[in-house]
Amino acid sequence: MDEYQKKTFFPCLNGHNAVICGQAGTGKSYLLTKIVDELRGLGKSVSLTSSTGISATQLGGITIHKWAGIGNGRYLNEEILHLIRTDERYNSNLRTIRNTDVLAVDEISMISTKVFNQVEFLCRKLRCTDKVFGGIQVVLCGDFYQLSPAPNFAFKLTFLNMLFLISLSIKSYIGKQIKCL
Ligand SMILES: Nc1ncnc2c1ncn2[C@@H]1O[C@H](COP(=O)(O)OP(=O)(O)OP(=O)(O)O)[C@@H](O)[C@H]1O
Repeated sequence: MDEYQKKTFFPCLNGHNAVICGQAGTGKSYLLTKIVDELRGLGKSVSLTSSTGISATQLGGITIHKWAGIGNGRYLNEEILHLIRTDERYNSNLRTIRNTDVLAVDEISMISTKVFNQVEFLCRKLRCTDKVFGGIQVVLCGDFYQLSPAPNFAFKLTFLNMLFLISLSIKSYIGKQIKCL
């Protein structure tokens, strides 16, 4: 790992939430998988997800939609919460959300605010706590300056202010710390 990657690698091992930013090819996904591998080696239950199927497959993970059980996102928050709590088809989602220590999400800039909010809401409610993401450590990764990110993309969320996040600004992003962090 280079010095920029190490700046986020070690805090993540110590339980910090993080946003890994950087342009294409700067090693964000590489770093994310290193963090995931290391945390798993430490005995943590780590979920590796991405916003798209292709990216998730490349990483050896699943989509964030599948992980949370939100499918194509057609349900309202309370509807999907009720389903996951009561419908046995969602048992594995319920178990996973309750047992996850760390949630890693790649290509975060392509996730809509609605989806991101819904995942956060479900984690909080299903883990029965007021903590953001239900207290799950989150490591987010993406290129927030790329062209045409999803509308209202997740990074604009005001509640990110409530998270204690560190940001890795890989290479060309050095000095461009994201304000809400
Ligand atoms: N520290 C490293 N040591 C060896 N190879 C690395 C390292 N960091 C990145 N790479 C390699 O550089 C290439 C680009 O890295 P990666 O795919 O992680 O970039 P990225 O920022 O996620 O790109 P994109 O935004 O396009 O998804 C990959 O082949 C990866 O294996």
